Amino acid sequence: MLLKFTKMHGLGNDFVVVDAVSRKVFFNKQQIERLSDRNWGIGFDQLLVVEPPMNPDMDFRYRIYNSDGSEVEHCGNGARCFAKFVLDRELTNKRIINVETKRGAIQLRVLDGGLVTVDMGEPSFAPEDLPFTAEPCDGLYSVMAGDTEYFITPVSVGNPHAVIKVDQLIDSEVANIGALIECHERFPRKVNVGFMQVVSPDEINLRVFERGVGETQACGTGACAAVVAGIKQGWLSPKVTAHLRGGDLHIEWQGEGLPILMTGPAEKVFEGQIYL
Ligand SMILES: N[C@@H](CCC[C@H](N)C(=O)O)C(=O)O
Repeated sequence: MLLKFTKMHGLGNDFVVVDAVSRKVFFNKQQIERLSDRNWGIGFDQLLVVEPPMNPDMDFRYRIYNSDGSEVEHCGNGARCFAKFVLDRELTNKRIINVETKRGAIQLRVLDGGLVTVDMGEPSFAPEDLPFTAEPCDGLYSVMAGDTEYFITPVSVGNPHAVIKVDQLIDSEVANIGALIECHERFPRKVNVGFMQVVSPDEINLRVFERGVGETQACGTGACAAVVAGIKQGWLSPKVTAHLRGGDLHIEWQGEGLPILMTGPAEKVFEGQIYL
């Protein structure tokens, strides 16, 4: 079958986006792994599949797959690219778009100038929501990675994150400790690992080792998780600019019971077709 796709990115976190509204399309794990390969396929961090909604009150459903073929609950950069995709393809003309995801309903707002604000929903710090094997506590949780003890804040923003505050961002630490914690036995569904350097109460530098992918240029849910972890621990204020390798995201969280708002860009790179 000949598959039409659009290659997009949000701050260098890259996606293949497929219209499964106009025509049904299904992918198996092997197909996703092959398409995601940067030598043997198209290459992407996540595959986004745009489908009709199951609930008639919603505008679309969209499914998200990591490059290793695993289906995930939520993707911040992907949500912004999804909004640009459905507008560019004229699948909708709405600028406030309600979408079903595995995480639940989310709302996307396309701003003048093309930036997109995503209502990412409420975060949870409860270990069982990631899941993370630990007794609840108010402070930081200790996790051993190799011989070294790390102190993490567990955060679910629909998908699971472990946020580590560091003094410096070191390539080898992001790669090696990221990989160890991603697959740590205390995270039975694995975890995204964020390394956050606090620059000031309203600015962080962040690198994220993503579950099912490895380090990416940017991670939208990772930025949300890092900022809410920093606010909970008293290091950050409610509006923060997160500097990621691929650029900046603006994150706002006014506290318990309220949703996180994430604002950033979405870009189309090219369109193509490939045999599945
Ligand atoms: N890049 C994404 C997150 C994608 C899912 C993640 N790798 C997971 O497995 O939970 C983002 O921008 O949020």
